[in-house]
Amino acid sequence: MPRSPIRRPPADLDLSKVLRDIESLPPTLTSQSLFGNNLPLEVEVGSGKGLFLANASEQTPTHNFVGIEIQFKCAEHAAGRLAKAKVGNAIMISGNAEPLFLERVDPASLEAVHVYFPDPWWKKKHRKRRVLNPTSIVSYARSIRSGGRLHFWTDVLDYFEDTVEMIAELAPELGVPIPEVEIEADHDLDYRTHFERRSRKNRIPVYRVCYEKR
Ligand SMILES: C[S@@+](CC[C@H](N)C(=O)[O-])C[C@H]1O[C@@H](n2cnc3c(N)ncnc32)[C@H](O)[C@@H]1O
Repeated sequence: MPRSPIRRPPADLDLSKVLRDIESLPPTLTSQSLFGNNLPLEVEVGSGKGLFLANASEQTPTHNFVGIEIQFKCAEHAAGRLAKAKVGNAIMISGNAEPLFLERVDPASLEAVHVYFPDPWWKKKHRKRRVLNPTSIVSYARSIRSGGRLHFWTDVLDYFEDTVEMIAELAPELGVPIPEVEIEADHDLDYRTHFERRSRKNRIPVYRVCYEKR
């Protein structure tokens, strides 16, 4: 299915507080180092156009949110959404999530990790490029505090099944997969992410799961 083009935010919109590049990051990513407070920290990997981050940061002002997005154009677009919403508890990082988790996220420091509709990489030889792969699963599980959550949604059944199997094998501390239910949309942007909206509008099934770390 074709992807809609990514629009650049207006040139006069100030993104300086909501868009960070890797070079400008502190050595360890925490609420204190990024937001100057100690609120629980939730991280989304692969934020795309940033709908989840904008909605979640507005709905849960008692938590901080960080989106990590490897494509600069998407990170900039998502940051534009945050700047327009004037939320103070969410930022976008433009960069690759995998080394950031390995090098800059302390064990048991996160309230939640969110992965929504990661690129499928259909061919077997390309599977290692998936955002949820054996290395990242271990490092995301390690980063979540006891009682914290990993959310994973996709419309690719094969990705869903492979990942659930890998988590059971590599990160048993995440416990059993808890299904998440579909919620009826109240308006045109009342979806978890843009890709969830796209799948549901095209009547493509979505597979949703949450884990709570023991
Ligand atoms: C299919 S899109 C889904 C976007 C969004 N989560 C949604 O559901 O609308 C997957 C996104 O993950 C991003 N991505 C892929 N690998 C990444 C990585 N290693 N670190 C951060 N972002 C990544 C891609 O650039 C893309 O924007």
